[in-house]
Amino acid sequence: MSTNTYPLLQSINDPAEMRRLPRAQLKTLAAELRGYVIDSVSKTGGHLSSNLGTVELTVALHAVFNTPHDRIVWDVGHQTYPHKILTGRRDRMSTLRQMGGLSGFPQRTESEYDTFGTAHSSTSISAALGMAMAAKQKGEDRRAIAVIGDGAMTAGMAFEALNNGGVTDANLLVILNDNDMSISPPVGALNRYLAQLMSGQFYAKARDVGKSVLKQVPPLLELAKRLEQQAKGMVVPATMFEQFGFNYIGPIDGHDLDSLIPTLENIKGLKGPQFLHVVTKKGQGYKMAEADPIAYHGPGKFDPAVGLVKSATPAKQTFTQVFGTWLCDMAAKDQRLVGITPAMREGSGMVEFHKRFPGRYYDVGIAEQHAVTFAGGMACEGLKPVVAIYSTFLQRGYDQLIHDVALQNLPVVFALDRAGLVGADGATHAGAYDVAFVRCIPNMSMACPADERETRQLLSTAYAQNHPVCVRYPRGAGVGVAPLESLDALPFGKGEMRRESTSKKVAILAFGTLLYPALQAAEALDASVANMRWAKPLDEELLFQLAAEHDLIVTLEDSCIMGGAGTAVMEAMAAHGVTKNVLQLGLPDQFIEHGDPVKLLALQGLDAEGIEASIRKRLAA
Ligand SMILES: Cc1ncc(C[n+]2csc(CCOP(=O)(O)OP(=O)(O)O)c2C)c(N)n1
Ligand SMILES: CC(=O)[C@@H](O)[C@H](O)COP(=O)(O)O
Ligand SMILES: [Mg+2]
Repeated sequence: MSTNTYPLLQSINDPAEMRRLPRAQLKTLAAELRGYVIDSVSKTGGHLSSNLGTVELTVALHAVFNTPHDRIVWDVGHQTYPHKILTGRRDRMSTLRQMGGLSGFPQRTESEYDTFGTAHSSTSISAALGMAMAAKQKGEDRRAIAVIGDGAMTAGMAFEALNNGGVTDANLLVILNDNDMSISPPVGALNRYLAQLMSGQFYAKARDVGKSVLKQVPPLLELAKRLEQQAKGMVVPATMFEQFGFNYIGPIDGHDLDSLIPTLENIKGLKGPQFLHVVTKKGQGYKMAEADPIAYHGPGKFDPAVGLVKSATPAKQTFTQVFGTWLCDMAAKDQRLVGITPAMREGSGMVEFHKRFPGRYYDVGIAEQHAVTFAGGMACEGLKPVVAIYSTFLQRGYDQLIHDVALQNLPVVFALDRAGLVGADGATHAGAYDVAFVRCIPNMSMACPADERETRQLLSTAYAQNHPVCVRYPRGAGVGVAPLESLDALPFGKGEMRRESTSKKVAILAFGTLLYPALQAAEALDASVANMRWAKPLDEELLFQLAAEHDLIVTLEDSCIMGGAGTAVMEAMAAHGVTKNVLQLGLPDQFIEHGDPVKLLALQGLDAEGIEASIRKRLAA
């Protein structure tokens, strides 16, 4: 990008250089930084609205604190592009979220300024508290700063950390970046409470009892007064955060460097747990993102002058859309259906369901554990909950899945979106482990549809069961097999033959969408192909028939090999004393970084060519 457009920004290669700038220049720097973020994201795609909201906060934090000695821990990390740009990664922004390029999230291996790896939300306070306490233990003088959004703040983990941190002497600063948005509008009592704090009602109440004049004073004076009042033990109605043991400061304007910098400088000198409430706007400084922060939460590439435009050619239906349509159709048929999302309405395809069935739609906030148990409670009362959840985020609710749903054999459907490799979000978001972690739980079943039509059919099959069932499907579109209108179920736990070989050498057992590359490979190999559909229960009849007829059994899945569907096949064969040459294909025992998902799969040998090559290699061995 031209040096003319960003002359000041181009001169900053690390925060120390920025700290040497006259303070008056920081506003210019922030303006250039915002422009650079828009330019970069428009060329690569990525998280935009949240990053536009953290420009000034990022400048202020790196200006005031001695980073990387002082630790900034970003929550989720989807708002760290300004931080990346200021910490030596400006020129690599063009590689963002692409294979071999910068991650869209903080990564410890990427920079010493990325103090903690994230992408799943609500971990920042715990991690920063750990760092602050470690500094105490080691006798080091450093600050730890957690920057957490109002959405991420709703998760139990954030409160566990506040609960713990508030009774320590940790030099911990929690910054609540309150933009009154999660990905979609925020939900819940905390949101209402924060709105109350921002509306000044809290302060008005304080004035009413004649104890405070806080609302009228500017932030610094306000801070001084509050500290004085606290020191004198005067009775000021405490915010919830004060009751947790934090010194609450704010709310202040998170886009006003004249407020942010002096406030942070003041706080820097304070000991013990501090809580700064900063108010920002999602999409700040780019009108289209301000107007529609949801659309610009994670856009693809766009022309900044025009904004996002709908493609002229109709896009292929995604698995998410198939789910969304099924959910509405099934809800229309069955009054008992309720839909639950932990803060992922758009990503999980529930916008239409929310519109059409508002009384049966539950966004519980970023609270996956609660979402699972909440569904369990509803199922106890005869409702039919469908929890729409990304595979990776169900990891958060694992004990709840076992203890609150499976153990009680409650009929909850888990629609696991983003199964397999997700692409640009990388390893943190990969739905690689679901087959392994679900199939080992008694009472649980796991369906792996191969295409769009089967996704709808297997959702209906799952819904018809009287026990918990997961249906996993990937991000994006499939091969284009249009779903049928029917809501009929398929036979539970049964697969189907898709190709019969004449040579009977190789049988490929495909679990999920890799069925299609398997069919391609099978043409070249003359292999039989079974679409297994279910990782649990396994269609053992089909398995044993194929094992009896073929020399080599190949299992294929886009989930981890260890403990996955292929392992289920091995276990079933071992249990029945069937010995056979088995080749397990799937995701290896390693984290797979961001990149184009098609290329990533190919790199793992999970495209048609790779599958064929692996099988030929085994046959030759
Ligand atoms: C455990 C977990 N659940 C869900 C998500 C998906 N997610 C990413 S950002 C986000 C919204 C976060 O809102 P907030 O913390 O207020 O940040 P903002 O986007 O407003 O900047 C959600 C739900 C996630 N990353 N981690
Ligand atoms: C940061 C985060 O967790 C989400 O914003 C996520 O990146 C969304 O992913 P999808 O684009 O697959 O919905
Ligand atoms: Mg927010």
